Amino acid sequence: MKPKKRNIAIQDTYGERFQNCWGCGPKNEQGLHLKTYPSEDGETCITQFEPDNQYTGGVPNNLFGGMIALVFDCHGTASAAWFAHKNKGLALTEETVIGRFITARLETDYKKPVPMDETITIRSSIEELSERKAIVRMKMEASGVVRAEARMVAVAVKDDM
Ligand SMILES: CCCCCCCCCCCCCCCC(=O)SCCNC(=O)CCNC(=O)[C@H](O)C(C)(C)COP(=O)(O)OP(=O)(O)OC[C@H]1O[C@@H](n2cnc3c(N)ncnc32)[C@H](O)[C@@H]1OP(=O)(O)O
Repeated sequence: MKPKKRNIAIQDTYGERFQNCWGCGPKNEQGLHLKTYPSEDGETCITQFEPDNQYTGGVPNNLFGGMIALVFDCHGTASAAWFAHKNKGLALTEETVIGRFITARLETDYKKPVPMDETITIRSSIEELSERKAIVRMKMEASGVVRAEARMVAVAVKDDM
């Protein structure tokens, strides 16, 4: 996977012990290093990547469904962390240490095959936010066509977990 880089990524602001995720942890040398970036108004988050050929689902040029869910998993939890951070009136800076969210539930609708020879874009928005729980909606697009959608229930990790 080749993640597209922008400014400050949410994953780069996770506390030290939360940076080892295989999908998006900056400290996991073998990992995919997916990155989630808030939009300028902070209302949505975006991640973009180009899949490597090894992640095919078997049909030539189609991305494996598990990888699609994986991208939603990493982008959704990072988005939840951002929306909770923003809801406290806080900004994102190089010094930010952002609270970590974990996936409690992930529903994925596979609508059309996801191609592997172009940039894939996933945008997220917040449906519901309370003190510990965030419900995040996501859409995965390629060539301007929605390929998959997801709804995630993410829960804030407590200090004693
Ligand atoms: C790795 C694991 C070890 C954790 C140690 C910490 C280390 C952190 C490492 C971070 C790494 C992150 C990695 C990135 C993303 C992954 O890949 S995460 C890996 C996959 N996810 C997991 O392994 C999570 C396993 N599940 C759990 O640990 C617990 O069930 C959870 C999710 C923490 C929730 O348990 P809890 O803290 O007791 O929460 P609880 O008070 O029951 O519920 C809070 C709210 O969430 C709702 N909720 C809870 N579960 C569900 C559900 N399944 N469906 C719908 N709603 C739900 C509740 O209804 C409640 O809602 P409200 O009443 O507030 O409206």
